[in-house]
Amino acid sequence: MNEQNDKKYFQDYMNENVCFGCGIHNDQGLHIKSEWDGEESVCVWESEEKYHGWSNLMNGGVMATLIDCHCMCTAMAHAYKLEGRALNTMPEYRYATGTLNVKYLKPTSNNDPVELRAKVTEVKGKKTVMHCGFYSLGEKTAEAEVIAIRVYDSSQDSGANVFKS
Ligand SMILES: CCCCCCCCCCCCCCCC(=O)SCCNC(=O)CCNC(=O)[C@H](O)C(C)(C)COP(=O)(O)OP(=O)(O)OC[C@H]1O[C@@H](n2cnc3c(N)ncnc32)[C@H](O)[C@@H]1OP(=O)(O)O
Repeated sequence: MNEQNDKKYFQDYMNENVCFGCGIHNDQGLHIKSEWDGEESVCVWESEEKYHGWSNLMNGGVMATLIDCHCMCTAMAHAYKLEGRALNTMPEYRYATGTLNVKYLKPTSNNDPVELRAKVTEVKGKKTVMHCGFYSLGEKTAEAEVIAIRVYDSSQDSGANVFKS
């Protein structure tokens, strides 16, 4: 949680989340923070030297992880939004990646903040389809089509579910 101004991000409502990209309970994680900007969700993230691929360029797998986690958290937030309820309300929904298709357009600086902007393009049953743009220094350096599948719904919790924690 951001202690400076008490602002809360999607990830602050994902209790028990140890995910490498978006978990607030992973000491070694990337700790992305996502929020709404109108119909789009936005994530601004600053890299560290250890996440480079080529010297001074961001590693493509790290970029994919950022996109993946930003979009899974977006799918969750969007589902709550569709139901007209806040992120701290029940039931809890969680999403896993079904498909992540990243197109790398230009080299991405590892020394400057990046911005991810995702938009939901389709919701059908358990499936949420999103487009995500990845920007560095004002230029789009990657884009992705992402499909999230709802894998946990606390209102239908029957116990055995590998996605439960
Ligand atoms: C108490 C709570 C504590 C929680 C506290 C922690 C919170 C924690 C949050 C962590 C957030 C991590 C965010 C990081 C993101 C990952 O790292 S997730 C890890 C990587 N992904 C995986 O491991 C998923 C592995 N795959 C699977 O488990 C299953 O294949 C899936 C994806 C869940 C799909 O399950 P399924 O039963 O086959 O789905 P099914 O009902 O048949 O299909 C539903 C729809 O989805 C479509 N679909 C199925 N699979 C796919 C696919 N792969 N691609 C595209 N579409 C698909 C189907 O065609 C169908 O579409 P329609 O016919 O309705 O149009």
